[in-house]
Amino acid sequence: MSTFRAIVIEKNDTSQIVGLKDFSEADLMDGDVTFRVTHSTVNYKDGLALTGKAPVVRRFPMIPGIDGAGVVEASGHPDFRVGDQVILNGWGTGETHLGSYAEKSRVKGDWLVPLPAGLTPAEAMAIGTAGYTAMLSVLALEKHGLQPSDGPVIVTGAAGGVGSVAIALLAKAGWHVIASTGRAEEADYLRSLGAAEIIDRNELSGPMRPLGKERWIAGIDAVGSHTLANVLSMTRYGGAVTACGLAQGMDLPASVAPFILRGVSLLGIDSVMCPKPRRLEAWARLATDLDREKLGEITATIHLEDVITAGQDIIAGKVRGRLVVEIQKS
Ligand SMILES: CCC(=O)SCCNC(=O)CCNC(=O)[C@H](O)C(C)(C)COP(=O)(O)OP(=O)(O)OC[C@H]1O[C@@H](n2cnc3c(N)ncnc32)[C@H](O)[C@@H]1OP(=O)(O)O
Ligand SMILES: NC(=O)c1ccc[n+]([C@@H]2O[C@H](COP(=O)([O-])OP(=O)(O)OC[C@H]3O[C@@H](n4cnc5c(N)ncnc54)[C@H](O)[C@@H]3O)[C@@H](O)[C@H]2O)c1
Repeated sequence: MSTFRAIVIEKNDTSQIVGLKDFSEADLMDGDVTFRVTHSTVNYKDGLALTGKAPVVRRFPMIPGIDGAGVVEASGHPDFRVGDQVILNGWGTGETHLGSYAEKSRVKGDWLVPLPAGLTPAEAMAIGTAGYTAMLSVLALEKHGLQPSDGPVIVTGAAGGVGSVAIALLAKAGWHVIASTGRAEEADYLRSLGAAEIIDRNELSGPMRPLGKERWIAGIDAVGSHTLANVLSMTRYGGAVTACGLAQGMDLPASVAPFILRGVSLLGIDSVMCPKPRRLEAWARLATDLDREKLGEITATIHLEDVITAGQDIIAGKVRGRLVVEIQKS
């Protein structure tokens, strides 16, 4: 019987067990496209799944990995043919459907996006869900009508994956970017991405005042909890803040004051079930707007053997920028 290498999470009565093993092709789940996964990446959510820190995995055994890129091997879907290069983000892969830390994946063709022209599979995974979520966040601010001439934008969790890509995109578009980080040693890195100001995350991590001094017109928040509450309380009249993350916590100990006294908007961002037209828009913008040199600077490459440790590192806040997992040759 044919097998392929995969990271597999299994569960016993008390805990989960994660390992690299041979997985039977016969155990792949239903789908009309099978592709050779050449690259994946490690997002915060992958760290949650690999460590079991949050109940991300909803089926066992599970192959984690919410992002994959590769080459179609078999297709019953009208949009995809053998040899096409594709990318996959979310749709429950690594949660309810077998994910991409594997040499092979079978999914619904409707979930796949053609690799955008000008991007390599490795670059697409350097972007990954984190970068595509950063782009969804920028699009949400734009759709709200905000532009660089309106004032500064704050990015929290700045040295992480969402934060790093968001800074690069916003700076290129002409925004004055304020980066909030707990890693003072990454100041040069953040400036190289385009941050104009850097603030210590401690300024935002404690209990908030209902309204604070107005400091920015827009925000991209990957942190949640007190940090998001503080970002909202310091947002200028008519501004907007996107919320995509929970690195500090899933709670939101906030006040309604910014909403009812300053007309501030809180814009929720979901990458997992995001409809396909918006995904295509985000990927097209990433292919044109994201500086490849900066993308290279924020990216490190690892292999399938390193993924379990990388999952622990990202939850510990030790990963800077983005990690690409090189699984096999394109
Ligand atoms: C890339 C995207 C990201 O990085 S997001 C960050 C990673 N995600 C997480 O940390 C979420 C992990 N999940 C949790 O902590 C819990 O499921 C939370 C959301 C707190 C809810 O827990 P609890 O109150 O115990 O209820 P539950 O797990 O039974 O779920 C309640 C209903 O919600 C649903 N639900 C669960 N997870 C998801 C999800 N990821 N997307 C959409 N829906 C979800 C469950 O199916 C359940 O609904 P139903 O009752 O079955 O209709
Ligand atoms: N909504 C979505 O669809 C979606 C998509 C992608 C990511 N996310 C979420 O966005 C967040 C960032 O994801 P990522 O892949 O960029 O992760 P990451 O680990 O690369 O980045 C997280 C950043 O937050 C920082 N951080 C950790 N704890 C903190 C705290 N207590 N206070 C302030 N900062 C803290 C880390 O140092 C790191 O810089 C995660 O919570 C992830 O689940 C959500």
